Amino acid sequence: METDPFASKTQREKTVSEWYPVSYLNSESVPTLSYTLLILNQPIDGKRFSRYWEGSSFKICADGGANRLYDLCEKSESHALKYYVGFIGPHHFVTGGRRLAFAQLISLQIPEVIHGDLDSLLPKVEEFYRGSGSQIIRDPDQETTDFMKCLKLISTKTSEIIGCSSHELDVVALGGLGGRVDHGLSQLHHLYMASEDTSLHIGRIILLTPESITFLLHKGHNKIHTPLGKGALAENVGIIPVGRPAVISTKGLEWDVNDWTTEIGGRISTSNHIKSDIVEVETTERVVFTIELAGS
Ligand SMILES: Nc1ncnc2c1ncn2[C@@H]1O[C@H](COP(=O)(O)OP(=O)(O)OP(=O)(O)O)[C@@H](O)[C@H]1O
Ligand SMILES: Cc1ncc(C[n+]2csc(CCO)c2C)c(N)n1
Repeated sequence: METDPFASKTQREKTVSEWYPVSYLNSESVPTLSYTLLILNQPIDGKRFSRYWEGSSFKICADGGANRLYDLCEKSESHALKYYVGFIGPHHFVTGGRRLAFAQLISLQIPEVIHGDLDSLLPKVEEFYRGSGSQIIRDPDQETTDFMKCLKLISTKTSEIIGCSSHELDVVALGGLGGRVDHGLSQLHHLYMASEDTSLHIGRIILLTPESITFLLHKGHNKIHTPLGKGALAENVGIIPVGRPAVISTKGLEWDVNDWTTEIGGRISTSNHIKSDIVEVETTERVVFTIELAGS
């Protein structure tokens, strides 16, 4: 008789972490999770961007991420920016011949904050967003990345963003794990750091590129809701023990494993396939979980 790897765990280990990746990707998805959108200095997926923007409660650009947002808005045909003819006073503009208050320009996609060492933020972009009401906060420290600086800032603003301090907002990092390898590995490092840092008041961190959605599974039992039929996710997944070796058991994948030691330099599961609307992963250590996005 086959043993059920999920059946014989202690009560503590049985606490289930539920994950709803589609809820960050698809506005019709339930539950709808509110999050902070952190825009990194990486190409923006224009196709899905408005969903990410509208789904978020707070928007922050990491330094040159603001240049990417500005470029996207400038390029967007439907964007009100093309009617923008001038800044005529604090938080007021003339667009399409009308004088509008800032609040009326919400569709201009103005981030609440731009933060970092600001060595990448272009002067014209800084001027535009400053005039549009964004808070621009420079921290010249050269020991931490702008990604980490932004996580810390989000943490300090949690109660301001959601109106209470007992709750934590997830962070969706747009461009996370795209581009330069040192930046990508640094982001994974910060995922591990942040998940153990009790002084950091943020929820889960989700790294998003046009190709993949990636997050750090908790120790214990994880249920990842993976409805391929919703059209947001594709079948490929990877489970990567970046921090340290782990022993994992899975359900719902084409190549399920049972009490399987996984380790960088040993065995890891990549190019595995989702075969169920819920994938379960039992793990002795935190592991990176990454899912391919549909249409990537
Ligand atoms: N080429 C890249 N590849 C991947 N991620 C990037 C790249 N450039 C920037 N990022 C991400 O966007 C954030 C903001 O980028 P920024 O414009 O400040 O570039 P940077 O000066 O290289 O970053 P940092 O100051 O953090 O070293 C970075 O902290 C990083 O997470
Ligand atoms: C051992 C060591 N390696 C690299 C850096 C440089 N550094 C780390 S994070 C960062 C980005 C700042 O925005 C820079 C330049 C350092 N300080 N110490």
